[in-house]
Amino acid sequence: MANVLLEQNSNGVTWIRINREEIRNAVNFEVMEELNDLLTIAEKDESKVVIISGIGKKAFCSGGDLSAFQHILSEDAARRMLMKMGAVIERIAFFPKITIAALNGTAVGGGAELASACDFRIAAPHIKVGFVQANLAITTGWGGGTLLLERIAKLEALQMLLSAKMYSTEELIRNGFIQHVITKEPFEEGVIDFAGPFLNKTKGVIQAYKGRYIDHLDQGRIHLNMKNEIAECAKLWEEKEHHEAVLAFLKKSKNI
Ligand SMILES: CC[C@@H](C(=O)O)C(=O)SCCNC(=O)CCNC(=O)[C@H](O)C(C)(C)COP(=O)(O)OP(=O)(O)OC[C@H]1O[C@@H](n2cnc3c(N)ncnc32)[C@H](O)[C@@H]1OP(=O)(O)O
Repeated sequence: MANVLLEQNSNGVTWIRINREEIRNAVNFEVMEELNDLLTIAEKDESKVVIISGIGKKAFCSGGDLSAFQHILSEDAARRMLMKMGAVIERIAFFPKITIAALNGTAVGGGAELASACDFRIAAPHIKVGFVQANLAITTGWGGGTLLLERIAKLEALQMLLSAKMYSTEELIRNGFIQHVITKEPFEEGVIDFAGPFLNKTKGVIQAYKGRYIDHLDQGRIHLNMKNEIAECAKLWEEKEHHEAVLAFLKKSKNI
């Protein structure tokens, strides 16, 4: 079974959905590779808007797969893993089409970073978002902290990162992280309603405005900051405090 699903609709929308509901859409190496392959397809297809989401209602994405990555112990190995997903996140941040993170469920850790990579974030009312990495004695490791600092006011971003707390949709609307809350059922229809005003424009107009938006971002500086962020996280990854925190999570959730 595919870890990431692709759905190309005739209305100009391509959906990319992480398909690991039982493990809250956590990202392992296979997810990273499939995401990258599907982005290549979406980049070339007829779509105007690419929507990134998760399967189910519980999670958009719970970040790195802690069961799989608990065996990564050294700084070097951590950096290799973090850079692999960092490249996917950076690709989304500078994607030539409109990208929307449709938060069907909670986004935690790297899941919040994935959401930060998209142009827009829209959410179901029940979801929460938490950059919880600091509670695991690491920092954002996929470069998403840099992107968060681009998306919302810098001090709001710093507060989200340092507090590592879970934010409600009310708080996320207030600090600008999400642009819209979807109350319509099914959720997917509400997402398409949000994308509607983009979809009725020509591809040329969308490409041009997205191009100007990317011009406005300082791509060189963002690339460098993401690289530094990944390197810092890799250093912290090696520390015993991080491994203890991961083991505590796995022990609690799996009763081991
Ligand atoms: C590695 C990169 C780094 C970064 O750069 O940011 C990271 O992403 S670090 C990872 C950060 N993520 C977390 O710490 C998420 C931990 N998960 C949770 O807090 C919660 O699971 C949830 C996402 C809030 C959902 O809560 P709930 O709906 O109550 O589900 P459960 O907690 O019962 O989980 C169900 C099931 O899924 C397993 N699970 C959840 N998240 C992960 C994960 N990230 N990695 C591995 N496994 C995960 C959890 O262990 C449960 O398994 P079972 O007990 O076997 O059913």
